[in-house]
Amino acid sequence: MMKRVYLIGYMGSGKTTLGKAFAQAAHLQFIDLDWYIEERMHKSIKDLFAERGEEGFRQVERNMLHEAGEFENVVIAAGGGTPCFFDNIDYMNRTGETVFLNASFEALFRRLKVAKSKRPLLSGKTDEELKEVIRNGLAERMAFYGKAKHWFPSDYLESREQISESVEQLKKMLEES
Ligand SMILES: Nc1ncnc2c1ncn2[C@@H]1O[C@H](COP(=O)(O)OP(=O)(O)O)[C@@H](O)[C@H]1O
Ligand SMILES: O=C(O)C1=C[C@@H](OP(=O)(O)O)[C@@H](O)[C@H](O)C1
Ligand SMILES: [Mg+2]
Repeated sequence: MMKRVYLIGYMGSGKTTLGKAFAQAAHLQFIDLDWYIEERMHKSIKDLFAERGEEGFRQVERNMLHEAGEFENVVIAAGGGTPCFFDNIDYMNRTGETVFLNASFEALFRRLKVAKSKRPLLSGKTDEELKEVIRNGLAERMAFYGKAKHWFPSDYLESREQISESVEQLKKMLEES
């Protein structure tokens, strides 16, 4: 049976990390939508934001989502904003199993504090500003993340062992659904 799994969730929730490990364990292809966009556009996410603004980036992101959504037997790690624009979340629910990685605020802050540079929406923020961005971002976006078919707790990605355990839990959850 053809499998297409979309991982969604806020920046830092573990979509890229867990997606890659899960795809390997489940013998599925892995597409990180950000990487796919950079590959197809020959341009970094950062430069796309700088040159086209967020609106222009979202147009590209939607088009690339529909391209990646054609792949079969695949795990697609979306970008944090992907479900929140156009009808992207409905498209993902129509074409695959959507999993919301529900990381805690504390885990998101801890992870994003050390990984702001490549995320245009976070670069240059102080710790306090970052906490505000995460808090407001989650509040705005839960309406979209909440439409996912499945929710998965993704605080446990801080070591190889935790990632392997999370992969097993995710596999079990999807097999039982
Ligand atoms: N195994 C790990 N070891 C250390 N830090 C990690 C690990 N996995 C994820 N992280 C941290 O969490 C951040 C978010 O993980 P990532 O998979 O990139 O999430 P997303 O794709 O949802 O933004 C990474 O940028 C990194 O800072
Ligand atoms: O939340 C967002 O709007 C974004 C999240 C990023 O992906 P990650 O969630 O993988 O960091 C990337 O798509 C872009 O920086 C915008
Ligand atoms: Mg990512």
